[in-house]
Amino acid sequence: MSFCPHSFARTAHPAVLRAQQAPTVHLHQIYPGTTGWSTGRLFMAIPYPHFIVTDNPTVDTPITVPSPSLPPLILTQDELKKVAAYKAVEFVKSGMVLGLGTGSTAKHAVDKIGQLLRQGDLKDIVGIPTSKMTHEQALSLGIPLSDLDSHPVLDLAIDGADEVDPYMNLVKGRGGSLLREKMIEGCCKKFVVVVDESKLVKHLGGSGLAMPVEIVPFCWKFTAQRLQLLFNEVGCVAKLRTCSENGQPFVTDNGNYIIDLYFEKDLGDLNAASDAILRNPGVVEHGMFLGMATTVIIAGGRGVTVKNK
Ligand SMILES: O=C[C@H](O)[C@H](O)[C@H](O)COP(=O)(O)O
Repeated sequence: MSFCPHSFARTAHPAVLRAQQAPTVHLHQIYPGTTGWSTGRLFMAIPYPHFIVTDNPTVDTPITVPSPSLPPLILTQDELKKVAAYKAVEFVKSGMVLGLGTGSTAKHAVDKIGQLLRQGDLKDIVGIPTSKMTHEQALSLGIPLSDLDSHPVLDLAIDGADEVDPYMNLVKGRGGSLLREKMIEGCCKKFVVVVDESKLVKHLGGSGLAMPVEIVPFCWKFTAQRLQLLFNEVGCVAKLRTCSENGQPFVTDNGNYIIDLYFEKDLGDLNAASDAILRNPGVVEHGMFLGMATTVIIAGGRGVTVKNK
């Protein structure tokens, strides 16, 4: 992935902005609670203390009765990302082939895996990085690396997401890594997604931020117009992603461009939208990850929620 500060803004959720302005309470403080986001699927709320202090964590964490009288714990967005990422690392076992995600949330998981390897708490891990950036990070941490050619089936991948809908569908790729992520995470027995609660949306595109589509550079305007026209009825705007410092097109790890789609209305049938996008010959892949996540871990002000498919 070429590194440049993107001109597309990753605006923080208002709740997060409020949290960032408030005095920070750190993770070691004891505070039980739950999040309120559930669709009736299997989910469990985990208080922070269990998660932070445990030395030998298991995935089967007991459900704790919430304390509604207590106000929510105030954590920064990055602390919430770390909480979710560390919880996901509890799924990692020695001997696994792991998909290593990309972005500010996945980075915490990769750091933690590196730390556990160094300490000898994990052994014989093989990492498959989803971007050049994660490749560099994992190398610097001494995580043994491989690729899909040598390991076409992975045990587990851990990655962040830009949006998560109530059915565990995702938007990914605001960091530009959607193609390698989709290739690698599509080959995993388990795909654990780690987010802070600002990523939860009622429907994909609902954050008002970009839904990325990776395209070939050849006649990119033509492809962008085709994509915008395709979703005319839901008020779609298609924009070429550029680097903020020089206005040049953002170039992915694969030498492609990104068209960011913004929607005014609900996209409706996501599988139909996916098929329609992929029917354009200039399109390489899009950032909707439909039905791929097997677990979503959400860190919020009141605790961690683990949703399983
Ligand atoms: O291309 C980037 C990836 O899809 C990221 O996993 C996604 O953008 C979430 O990133 P972050 O954890 O930094 O919000």
